[in-house]
Amino acid sequence: MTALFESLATPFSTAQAEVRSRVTVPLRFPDGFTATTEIFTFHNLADGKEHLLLALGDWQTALAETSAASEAPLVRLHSECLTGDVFGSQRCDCGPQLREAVEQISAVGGFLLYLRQEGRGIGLYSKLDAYALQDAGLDTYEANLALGRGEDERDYTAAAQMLGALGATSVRLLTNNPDKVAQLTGLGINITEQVPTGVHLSPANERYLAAKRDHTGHTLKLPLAA
Ligand SMILES: Nc1nc2c(ncn2[C@@H]2O[C@H](COP(=O)(O)OP(=O)(O)OP(=O)(O)O)[C@@H](O)[C@H]2O)c(=O)[nH]1
Ligand SMILES: [Zn+2]
Repeated sequence: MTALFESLATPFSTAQAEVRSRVTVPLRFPDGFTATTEIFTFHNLADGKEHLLLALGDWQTALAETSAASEAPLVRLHSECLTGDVFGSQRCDCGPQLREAVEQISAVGGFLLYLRQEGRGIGLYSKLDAYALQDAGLDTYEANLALGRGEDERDYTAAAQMLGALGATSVRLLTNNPDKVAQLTGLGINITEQVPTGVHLSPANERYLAAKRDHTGHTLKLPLAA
């Protein structure tokens, strides 16, 4: 394993993290979709959190193609959302985005980074407090501010470190969020293409998605007027 990652290492501006372990895990989603992943863990991540990297599909070939300046691996930075990812909450679009990302990345080879950034970095209890404020009329960003927190506290340094540890310094990024593109680029990751995620609209998440489009410039095509 060590030799593989030494050979993949490329010059990189962010402090190096090291692969700590890797293990194969078969996945099965509630709709029956299955995939196999290798889950990587790391030493020396900048924020000390237990972030995971799920390698999917033929990621080794996707990485090798990068060095030949062909199509880069498809990568998704998925921010933890217990309510959406585990319980199927429809207040957000996280559950369907996770399912979609695993399928898309499995098809072409790449990585899903499962980042422990619950509630855009404010944590689970605070996110639920923010939901209560949203039920009283605030939008998702105003609610964070009313709690004395930032609108979006996510920092992607650890994500850049994880990609760097696998030698994935040129990627296609699956996201609608311009801040992920800007931060990763600033951290030394070359984003060759921004690939939009699907729009997973439900009556319960319509206002939330519209706020992402209108306030932070998420590239979302929605029926709701701006
Ligand atoms: N504070 C807060 N966090 C939320 C809320 N709804 C979802 N989240 C969190 O937001 C994160 C997901 O971010 P999103 O804004 O949905 O999407 P994104 O990651 O910015 O953009 P994409 O890459 O396009 O999906 C997860 O950590 C969720 O837990 C909310 O109302 N308040
Ligand atoms: Zn969510």
